[in-house]
Order: sequence, then structure tokens, then C-alpha cells
Amino acid sequence: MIKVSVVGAKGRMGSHVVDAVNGANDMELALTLDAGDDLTLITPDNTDVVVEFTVPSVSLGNVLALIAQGVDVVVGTTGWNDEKLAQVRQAIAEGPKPETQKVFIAPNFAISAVLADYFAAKAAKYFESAEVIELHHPTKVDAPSGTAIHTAQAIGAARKAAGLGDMPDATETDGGSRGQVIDGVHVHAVRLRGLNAHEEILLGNAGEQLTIRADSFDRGSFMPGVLLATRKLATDAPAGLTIGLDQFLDL
Ligand SMILES: NC(=O)C1=CN([C@@H]2O[C@H](COP(=O)(O)OP(=O)(O)OC[C@H]3O[C@@H](n4cnc5c(N)ncnc54)[C@H](O)[C@@H]3O)[C@@H](O)[C@H]2O)C=CC1
Ligand SMILES: O=C(O)C1=N[C@H](C(=O)O)C[C@H](O)C1
Repeated sequence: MIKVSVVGAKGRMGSHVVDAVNGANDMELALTLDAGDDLTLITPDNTDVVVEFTVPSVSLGNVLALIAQGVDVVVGTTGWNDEKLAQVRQAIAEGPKPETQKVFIAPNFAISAVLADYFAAKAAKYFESAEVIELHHPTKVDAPSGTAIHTAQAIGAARKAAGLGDMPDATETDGGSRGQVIDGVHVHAVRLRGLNAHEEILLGNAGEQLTIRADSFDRGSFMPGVLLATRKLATDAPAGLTIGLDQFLDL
């Protein structure tokens, strides 16, 4: 049995993870922690894998504390950047298990979103223009979404590798309506009561458009991916930091 602890267990995602672990016949729920709880209660004796879904402002601190505890971590919290990721890699190298510690971070655990990212990266070099629209519930604290940032980065990398230049855009006066530019890709965020998590990727050429859309209508859509990652970390995932559920799929 895989002993799984959950950090952020009282949250929208954390509570779904608790239910998913309790429903998995190869897992047992160890500790459920939330804000103010002592992370040093989690040890390799009581936990094989921690699943962390908290808030962007605290996730790095949580992950560093859990690395110091010598436990492997699946991270769903967003808000990551290169500087924070470098701190995670350094903490692993200087931690108690530098050769075996595993940390996995994914901006999105839903297969629809992972495939949308993959398809967008494949399509990007064939289109003059590409923009990303993410749409979420109005209780989300970060914008743009980690998924949209990851998608924009993938499109930007594919365009750079193909030698594509800047996208056409004659905008001279922008009051903010063109969104945030990430690796040359404009990203737009919608917050609307009634939505959960959605992303639309628009790719355009003269006379044609390709639209790639992923919808997570409820948070259950993320759970198969969370359980997959948890099982991978408990078995044959590589040591060190792994980023993106696509790394665990045969895409
Ligand atoms: N990777 C993915 O597939 C998904 C990622 N997310 C991300 O997960 C994060 C959480 O989203 P939600 O669950 O909707 O948020 P939420 O606000 O419902 O839950 C966050 C939980 O973390 C707790 N918390 C706050 N500070 C803490 C600390 N220092 N230590 C432990 N717990 C602490 C809060 O009390 C709360 O229970 C966000 O960053 C969101 O973008 C959300 C859905 C899917
Ligand atoms: O906050 C959410 O709900 C979600 N956050 C993640 C993100 O920021 O990409 C994943 C998904 O979009 C749901």
C-alpha cells in the first residue's frame, strides 16, 4: 500500500485528493495537513508520497520543508518560475536523499489539458499567430493560470525552434486588453461564476484558424492524473525534479 499524506487537505483540490486516495485500493491516507499544521509531522516512516495543493505564496516553502523531511512530493499548486524551480533542485541536491529524492510538479493533471498543451506545441510552428485564453472560477487567486503559462512557454519554444519571428500585431495603444505576453505569446484570463477550469488555444493563418480547447467541468477530472503521478513517484519515476504529466505519458 502507498501511504499518502495530503498538504492543503481542506482546500478545493486537497479535499478531492483525500477522497481519491481513500477510494484507491493501492493507497492508504496517512496525514492530512492544512494551514498552520506542522509539516515535520510527515516522515518517511508514515508517508511514501505527499500530495501538495495549497496556494502559490506558500508552496515553495512547503516543498522545501518536505524535501528536508526526506519525503517524495507531488505538487499541484501553481505559481512556479525558474528561480523557484532552481531552489527545489538545490534543496534536493543538498537534502537527506540527494540520489533518490523525487519531486513532481504539474500545472495541470487533467488529460484534456495535457493533450491540449501537446497538440498546441505540435501545431505552433505552422501558424503565424497564436494566443491563449484561460477561463476559471472567480475564487482562483492567481492569473494567468499555471496551465496557460505552461502552454504559452511551449508555443514560444516551438516557434523559436522553428525560426519563427514575432507574431503580427499592429497594436499601438494597449490599455491592458491585449493580455500578458509570455515568451511572445499573448495570454488572456477570464474569471466567471459558473466556470471551473478551461483553456482555449487559438492558432491563426490567413483564411484559417485552429482552435484547441480543454475543459475541466469538475475537479474530479484532475484525480486520475494525481493518482497516476503518486503511483509513479512510489515506483519508477526518476529521482530529482520532474515537471509536467506528459513526462509520465507515452505521448
Ligand atoms: N495542477 C492541477 O491540475 C491543478 C492545480 N490547481 C492549483 O492548486 C492550488 C490550490 O487550488 P485550490 O485547491 O482551488 O485552492 P484552495 O484555496 O481551495 O485550497 C488551498 C488550501 O491550502 C491551504 N493552505 C494555505 N496555506 C497553507 C500552508 N502554508 N500550508 C498548508 N496548507 C495551506 C488552505 O487553507 C486551503 O485549504 C492553486 O495553486 C491552483 O492553481 C488547482 C486545480 C488543478
Ligand atoms: O485554480 C484552479 O482551479 C486551477 N489551477 C491550475 C492552473 O492554474 O493552471 C490548473 C487548472 O486550470 C485549475
